[in-house]
Amino acid sequence: MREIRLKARAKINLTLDVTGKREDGYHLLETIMQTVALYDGIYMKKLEKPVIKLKTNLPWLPTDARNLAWKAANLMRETFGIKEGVFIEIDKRIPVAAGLAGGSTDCAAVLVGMNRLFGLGLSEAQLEEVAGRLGSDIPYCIRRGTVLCEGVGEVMTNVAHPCPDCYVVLAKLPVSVSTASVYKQLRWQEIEQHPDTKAMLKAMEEKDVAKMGKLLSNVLETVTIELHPRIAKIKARLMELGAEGALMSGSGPTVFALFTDRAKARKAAALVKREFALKDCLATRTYRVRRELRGEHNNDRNKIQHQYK
Ligand SMILES: C[C@](O)(CO)[C@H](O)COP(=O)(O)OP(=O)(O)OC[C@H]1O[C@@H](n2ccc(N)nc2=O)[C@H](O)[C@@H]1O
Ligand SMILES: Nc1ncnc2c1ncn2[C@@H]1O[C@H](COP(=O)(O)OP(=O)(O)OP(=O)(O)O)[C@@H](O)[C@H]1O
Repeated sequence: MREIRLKARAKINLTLDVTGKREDGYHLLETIMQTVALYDGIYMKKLEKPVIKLKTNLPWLPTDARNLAWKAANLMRETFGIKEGVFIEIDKRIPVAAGLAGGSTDCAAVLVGMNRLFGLGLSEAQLEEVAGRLGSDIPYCIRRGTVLCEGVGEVMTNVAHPCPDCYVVLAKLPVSVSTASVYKQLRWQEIEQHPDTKAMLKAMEEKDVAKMGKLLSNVLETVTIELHPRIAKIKARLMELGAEGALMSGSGPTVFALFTDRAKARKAAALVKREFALKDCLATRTYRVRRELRGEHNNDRNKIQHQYK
């Protein structure tokens, strides 16, 4: 194989709880992550020269070692002794620094791409292990779908009854939020309202999007909404426009809203985009992965893999 095209998809957090803090300062999480259809296009081609060349459609995005996609290619070359080089082109469509794991998902796609281009034969579990060395959301971006993530995100359990298909409006305020500073400002021991993760899993099992909407909850909202109160206004407006629920994703500032009706979702996205003068506001949908048992025949859900496309 000389070249490959992949879709690096964005994620939202349907619930996000902080349950403690590690000695190194990282916060312990309990979060249900969900992939959405919105993606960055990734094109990769082998190069004879031993170099990593990166190109993107956003002129201000770094294309050197500061880019997570570059880091992914570099780590794979070093770890597996790959002599050839690689050209990577990213068609960036996921808003940057938005709480949608845009950089992490590009990174994950490049790990998958390197594995296939150079015929390394790594399993999904092995790729997740490599991914964990590059960032906390990256193992999830390899696995995708509806996943309960604990630890700092690396302890993953596939959800037995994944999120029912529905429409998702993503609305990003034109402000940048530093994930590190949000966690730093969070007084996690004083959190009063924790998400009900079990109830959310049950609502998904019942395919009840209305119930899911009511259970959306993210403890990081307390910090980011204080900094940017317009996040709360966008949430309220999306609810007025017929959303089943609305929440900030990750550390923000993107708000997502769940809809059961496609036309309503598209109309809400168009209105919110205009009313709040947003550059990034669009309607997408949840993305479902088809998992299949590969190798051992046992009931361990985490051994059930999917074909990353
Ligand atoms: C908010 C989430 O996106 C939820 O999915 C993730 O927890 C954040 O993942 P991320 O953007 O990949 O974050 P990283 O780049 O790993 O971390 C940025 C900084 O946030 C803080 N951080 C991050 C993750 C975590 N569980 N606890 C933390 O305290 C650390 O100071 C870290 O240096
Ligand atoms: N491939 C990439 N795409 C986007 N940003 C990247 C990439 N590589 C590195 N970055 C840097 O990472 C920073 C965070 O961008 P990213 O889009 O990953 O944030 P995010 O959506 O908030 O992620 P998360 O949800 O994991 O916190 C940006 O400021 C950007 O300079």
